Amino acid sequence: MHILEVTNLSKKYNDFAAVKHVDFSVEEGEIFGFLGPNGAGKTTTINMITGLARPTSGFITLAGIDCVKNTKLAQRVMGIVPDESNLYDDMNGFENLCFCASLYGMRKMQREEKARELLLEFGLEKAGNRPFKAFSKGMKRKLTIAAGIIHEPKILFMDEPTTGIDVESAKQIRELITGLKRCGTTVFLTTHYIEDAQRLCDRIAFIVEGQIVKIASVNELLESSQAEYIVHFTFDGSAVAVDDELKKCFPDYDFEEQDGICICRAPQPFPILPLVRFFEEKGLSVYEAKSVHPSLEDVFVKITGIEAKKLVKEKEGGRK
Ligand SMILES: Nc1ncnc2c1ncn2[C@@H]1O[C@H](COP(=O)(O)OP(=O)(O)OP(=O)(O)O)[C@@H](O)[C@H]1O
Repeated sequence: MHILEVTNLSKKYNDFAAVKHVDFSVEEGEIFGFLGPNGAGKTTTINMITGLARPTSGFITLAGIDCVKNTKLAQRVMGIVPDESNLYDDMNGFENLCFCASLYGMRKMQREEKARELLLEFGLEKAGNRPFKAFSKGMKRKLTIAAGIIHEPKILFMDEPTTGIDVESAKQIRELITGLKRCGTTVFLTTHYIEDAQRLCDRIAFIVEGQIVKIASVNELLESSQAEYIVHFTFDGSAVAVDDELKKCFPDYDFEEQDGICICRAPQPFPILPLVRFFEEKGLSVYEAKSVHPSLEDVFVKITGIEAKKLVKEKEGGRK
């Protein structure tokens, strides 16, 4: 059953179309990923669904509620974890959670009990008395997630939940997200980490320049990539291997150069020796020719035409 339906959604900032006629739906209980490079329109889309930005046109229905006409009502069934935390620096962890719960009309006893429960569940019980500003980035992100689910929403929207934090905190947050799914919460997350999308999501929408270019389950995406054969050629020393001559000699293959590695793709298994000979005749000494299993990253590159490393960007912060 669909919990969220987005139809023909667009957003313009003056003449600039940030989101263009986007259609998708999210199934109840799934983790749905929105994957795209910088400026693709991920945050703008999430902001329109959560009522933080008004669509220029289109429809959004969440749990049967029209999000544009009944924003306040829709906000009661959703939780929001923005990329920049919206919690208060001078309140401690416990106070921040209780304050968020009060915004949803939860009674004092109920909100205090839930706040204590979440601090424990998120491993923040010792930090509960410290002001938010004294939290590490990872702890801040965890408390922001706890605040987003304190009212037990049907669906949780998370904008870049693992960006800018250390590896261990990112791992804990991935575990928290899968835990939410186990408890029946639907999760909608934006990310530019292909590995996170692969590990966490049931389905993924790829968004590029405001348009969705593909929506499929992770399994479908990976299956489609199995019909491709990839070999990475590494050379002794730096070398420019991909040129017009190479493409002319091997017209049935696709070539790409990445960090000095020549990547060759073909729809069938192919012999490596003719390529090695070709490179050596050009004076390039092949150090290694490695057959590579296609990954979600390869699928992304193929569908979008965007180099996967373009997704990883200045927002990185602590994560390496
Ligand atoms: N308030 C605004 N006014 C004008 N342009 C905007 C505004 N907000 C976003 N944009 C533009 O809309 C486009 C989409 O931005 P958005 O923040 O939705 O992208 P994103 O996919 O979330 O990118 P990132 O991963 O960098 O957060 C960008 O070109 C951005 O510059």
